[in-house]
Amino acid sequence: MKSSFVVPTDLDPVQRHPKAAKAGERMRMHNPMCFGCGEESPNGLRLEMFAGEEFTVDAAMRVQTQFEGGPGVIHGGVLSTAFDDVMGMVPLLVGPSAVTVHLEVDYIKPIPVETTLQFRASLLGRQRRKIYTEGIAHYGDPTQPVAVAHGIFVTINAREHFADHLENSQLSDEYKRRLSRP
Ligand SMILES: CCCCCCCCCCCCCCCC(=O)SCCNC(=O)CCNC(=O)[C@H](O)C(C)(C)COP(=O)(O)OP(=O)(O)OC[C@H]1O[C@@H](n2cnc3c(N)ncnc32)[C@H](O)[C@@H]1OP(=O)(O)O
Repeated sequence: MKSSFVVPTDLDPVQRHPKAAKAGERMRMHNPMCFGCGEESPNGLRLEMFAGEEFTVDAAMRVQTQFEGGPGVIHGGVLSTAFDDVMGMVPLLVGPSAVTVHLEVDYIKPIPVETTLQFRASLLGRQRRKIYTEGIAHYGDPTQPVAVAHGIFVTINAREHFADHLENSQLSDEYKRRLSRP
């Protein structure tokens, strides 16, 4: 498996954010309506994320039959979505929210439906607002990844970033009010 993803060498120092979840704790979902992890998303993946040691995040996903792409195997876009969401939680271990600017996935083996995929996302480094991450998925044997992803997330001021889009969200009015407060 070859990846052309490049992490700069002149990285900034990182520290775990004092308010970040501790190893083993479930991480707070960033948005209840998120397709990846939101508990209120009607048809979402509903991934549960757990903070790991150092700068890692773990999650599991049952590959449901409706996730099929090729006959009997997962759709690549569903897998990419799961990676995006699990890797998107890594920035929260070190600082403010961040959004994806770049995501690439290496698909190594077909992934049958009705298996349970285990994900681990890790911090590769931070440079200014850019957070470099890696995600690994396997089912069964952690030494045999079936897919590997790399992504760059850029930190944002969430209130400002989403201000013009809140009215389109399915979030409750109470939630929207909280988010739009200065
Ligand atoms: C209830 C709700 C609560 C809210 C809670 C918040 C939730 C928080 C979300 C968590 C969610 C997680 C899981 C889902 C994750 C998604 O799915 S996010 C959705 C998909 N992503 C997006 O929509 C992002 C769209 N892009 C943007 O809005 C803008 O590009 C950004 C991210 C605001 C950056 O724009 P900017 O502020 O003008 O910054 P810019 O100078 O362009 O870039 C900053 C740095 O990034 C670099 N960069 C930018 N783009 C790229 C690229 N494609 N490749 C490489 N480098 C890049 C720049 O070169 C620059 O680097 P340096 O100059 O520091 O070396």
